[in-house]
Formats: sequence, C-alpha cells, structure tokens
Amino acid sequence: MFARRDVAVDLGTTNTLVYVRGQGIVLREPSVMAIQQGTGAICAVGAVAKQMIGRTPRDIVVVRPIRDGAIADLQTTSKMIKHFLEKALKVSQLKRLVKPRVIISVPSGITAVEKRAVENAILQVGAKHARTIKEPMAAAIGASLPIGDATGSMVVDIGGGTTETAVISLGRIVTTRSVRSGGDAIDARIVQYMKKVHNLAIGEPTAETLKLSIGAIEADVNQEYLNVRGRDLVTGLPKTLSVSSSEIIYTLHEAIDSIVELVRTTLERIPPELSADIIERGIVLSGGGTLLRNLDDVLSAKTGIPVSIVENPLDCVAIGTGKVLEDYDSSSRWDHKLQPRA
Ligand SMILES: Nc1ncnc2c1ncn2[C@@H]1O[C@H](COP(=O)(O)OP(=O)(O)OP(=O)(O)O)[C@@H](O)[C@H]1O
Repeated sequence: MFARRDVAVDLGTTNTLVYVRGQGIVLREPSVMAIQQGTGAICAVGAVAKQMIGRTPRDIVVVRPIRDGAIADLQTTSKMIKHFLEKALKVSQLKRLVKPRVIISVPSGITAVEKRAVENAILQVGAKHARTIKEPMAAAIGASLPIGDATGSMVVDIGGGTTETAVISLGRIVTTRSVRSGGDAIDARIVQYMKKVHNLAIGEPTAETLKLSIGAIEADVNQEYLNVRGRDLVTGLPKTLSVSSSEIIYTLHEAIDSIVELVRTTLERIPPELSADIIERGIVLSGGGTLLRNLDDVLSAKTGIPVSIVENPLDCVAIGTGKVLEDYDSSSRWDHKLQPRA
C-alpha cells in the first residue's frame, strides 16, 4: 500500500519541520536563507544558511523570512517552503506523481491576510490544498492532551518568535493569547547586555550559544562559565571574554515576567470551572524556548500551578499537525473541532 503524499508543515520563525503522512517528521531545518543580492539567487537554505549568519561577503544576505511569528517576506518564504517540501519529498522517497495536500501550523495571532498569504505560498509551490491549524491547538494534539473532553487543558508554546497560550475544552480554543516575542528576543537581550556591560559586540549565533550552554532562569548551585569571542567596541580588535551563568540569568528575568503575565491574562479570560481544571491538571509547555533551564519550576512557583514540559518540545507542533494530517479526511474543521488520535 502506498501512503498518500500529504504533508504537514510546522513553519516556525526559527525552525521548519516537515511531516509526511505515514512516515512522520522527515525534515528539521532552520528557517533561514542566504541570497545573492541583485540577482536574488539562492546561495543556501536551512542549516547551511544558518552557519553563514554574520560571515557573508557584502553581496550575500542571510535572511529569516519569518519574523516574530509573521511572514516578513512572502516571496522568500515561498522559495524556502518550496525548497523544504522538495527536500522532504526526496528524503521520504515519494515520487512527484500527485500534488500533496498540505496542513500548515500558524501562530494563533495571525491575521486573515497573513493566513491567506501562508496558504497562497503553499499553493504556489504546487500543493493541491492548503489548510492551516493554530499552533497551540497543534501543540495540544501533539502532547496528546484530552482536548475533546469537557475539561480545560492549557498549553504555552514558546517558540523563537512568538509565545502563545491557549485554553482548550470540548475540542475548541476557549481563549488564546500571544506575544510576538520568544527565544530570539532573549538572544537579542544577550547581545545588548554584552554591548552595554562588556563593550563587546557579539552576533546572534554567539548569543544563542550562551543561552543554550549556560542560560537559565534562576541560579543553580554551581555557577557556570563560557568563553565567548567578539569585537571589543573600544579597541576594535577581537577579544575573548569569560561570561558567567548569573550574567545570563540577569538578562533573562524580564523574559519570564512576560510569560507569567501572558499566563495570568489568559487565565483571567476563562470561566471559573475551567480555571479549576487548569489548577488541578496543570499547564503544559511546548516549543524550544521551554528548554531554558528552570523555566518550568519558576513558572510554576510564580503562578502556583503545576507545570510540565512535553516530551519533544521542538517537535510537538509538527507531531500534532501530523496527527491531524493522518486523519485528514475526517478532520475538515480542525481549527474548531478535533478529536486527537489515541
Ligand atoms: N536547550 C534550549 N534552551 C533554551 N532555548 C532553546 C533550547 N533549544 C532551543 N531553544 C530555542 O528555541 C527557539 C526555537 O524553538 P522552536 O523551534 O519551537 O521555535 P519556532 O517554532 O521556530 O518559532 P515560532 O513558534 O515562534 O514560530 C529558539 O529561540 C532556540 O534558541
């Protein structure tokens, strides 16, 4: 039996994942492209393009076509989607016989115009149908939460460009909130801190390395250090500096405050019975940003609600979108009524 060439896409600000029906996730790549200025020719896409950030000659620009959860550059986004879909179909060894049906996850705060732009981008690259699912709903399905039950489930998805919350009951999103800020904003804060306090210019990839290696929301017992290289803003020369985890923690306290505030405003907007369900069942975190050390404990302490992290935070939205894809024919209105597969 041959699997239909249907495809689910988690088009993230930082990472794009492609799930092929019957096969699972077949591609994970950074949402980055390197483009030749003037001609517009594509020099590199995905992981190779990400490695070029801050290292290109003048005639090549490295771009992230999706910024803060919104499509900043539709033309480049279409090219990137085309590249990833073709690569995914090659990896999954499916022949280009039938046009695929595509489900794509989008931020819940997306406007109708942006949603149409995403669907058009998918259709432009040769899809037969393009449909969208909201990211928090996909995350809830990916986490196997009982979204069809008459009980409240709460998801917080912290991605690269957006942080989104949703309370779901009876297969529908009861309320959702989002801010266009996530892991990338944390990297930008680290860049600013290094400039202000150490007079050291570092690039976003170095800031991300600091965050991934020694970043945390609250201090652990053991202080950690990492040597970083940058440009001394006083002498103009390259310089290596040892940075401590407490410095990174200092730069991040506002990030946790904004997540706590988002959770609070979400909970304020739901009926008391659902609040009671969430206090009992807890909040589920997904997205790469939730991997920041101690974030779950601090969020739990600040809200008084149990918090847990899904098994695969970086894959959860793609897994959920993929589950909907596997049920494609029976789930024509997944934004509203969805029964997750067991
Ligand atoms: N171990 C980690 N600790 C802290 N942050 C991490 C870790 N691993 C990944 N991240 C961060 O997670 C973010 C990417 O997460 P994810 O892939 O879920 O985002 P996305 O889906 O592309 O973004 P969005 O949902 O905003 O469109 C990046 O900012 C990355 O730096």
